[in-house]
Amino acid sequence: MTATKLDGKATLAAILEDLKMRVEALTAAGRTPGLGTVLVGDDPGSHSYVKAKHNDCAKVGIDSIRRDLPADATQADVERAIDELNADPSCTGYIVQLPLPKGLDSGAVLERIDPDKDADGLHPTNLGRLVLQEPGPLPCTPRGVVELLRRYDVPLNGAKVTVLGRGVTVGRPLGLLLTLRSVNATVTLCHTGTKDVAAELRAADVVVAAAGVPGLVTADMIKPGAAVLDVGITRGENGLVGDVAPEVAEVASHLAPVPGGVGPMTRGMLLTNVVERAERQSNG
Ligand SMILES: Nc1nc(=O)c2c([nH]1)NC[C@@H]1CN(c3ccc(C(=O)N[C@@H](CCC(=O)O)C(=O)O)cc3)C=[N+]21
Repeated sequence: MTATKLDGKATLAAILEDLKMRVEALTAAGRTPGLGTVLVGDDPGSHSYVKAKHNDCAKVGIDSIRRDLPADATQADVERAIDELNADPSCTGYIVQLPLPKGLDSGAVLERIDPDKDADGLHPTNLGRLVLQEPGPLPCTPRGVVELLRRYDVPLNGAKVTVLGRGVTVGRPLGLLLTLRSVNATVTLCHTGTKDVAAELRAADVVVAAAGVPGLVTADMIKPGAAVLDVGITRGENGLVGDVAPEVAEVASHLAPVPGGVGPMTRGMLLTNVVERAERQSNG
């Protein structure tokens, strides 16, 4: 492997160390942050993510508020949990773990979250703020991608970035984030309608793969020396598999692998959002 590993696990540990001090200061002021999670159903993947998030909270001193609902919960049940978290002063910020079981309207659920408690940055108001370049909580995975590149000094100003996938949690908001004046990348967003994905990837200085198709990105599609971040997660028989084939490490300058790359950064940015919410709420 020639590529430098973009080590999200080690970076998460550093982020948690930093957050611990900020949480201590908030706690000293009587304002311990609290992260809420709403988890519906019994998908094992969702359970393990939510568990990891609460473990991270324990490490930095953030209070955990869990609302676990059964798989047959109704829209009204989920909305009641949202209303309770909106009203709960101990809950600084919270997330509704996605995807929700079939039959539930996730758009209506996300819209019901108090935008000031939106730890995921996925409320329409906060996505609108991102479009308008106004301050607000940023979506965790896109923020994690940009933060990981920043910490490894991979330049984004003027860089050509090709993003594979236009999903609401990764591709679409990542395109918006990368094109903020403060980041200043030039973005190509590829999707199922893209004519020649390989050509778009080959032109890129930075590739972010968030398609959810195992092994989709191969070494011949990568410009030698480009940075590659794998955000695809598919649960296979032998554990997690990303969108990026392993041999990409031979041509890329930097590689964020699955696991150990962007996934842990997503958790780091979630907790960062919660601490920032608490700091803002303290400052009135
Ligand atoms: N409202 C909402 N917000 C989310 O942020 C959200 C969500 N719903 N639904 C599902 C996706 C997925 N996601 C991940 C978080 C951490 C890892 C992570 O930490 N992965 C580790 C290990 C994972 C493992 O071993 O299972 C790694 O890549 O090294 C992965 C994926 C957040 N998501």
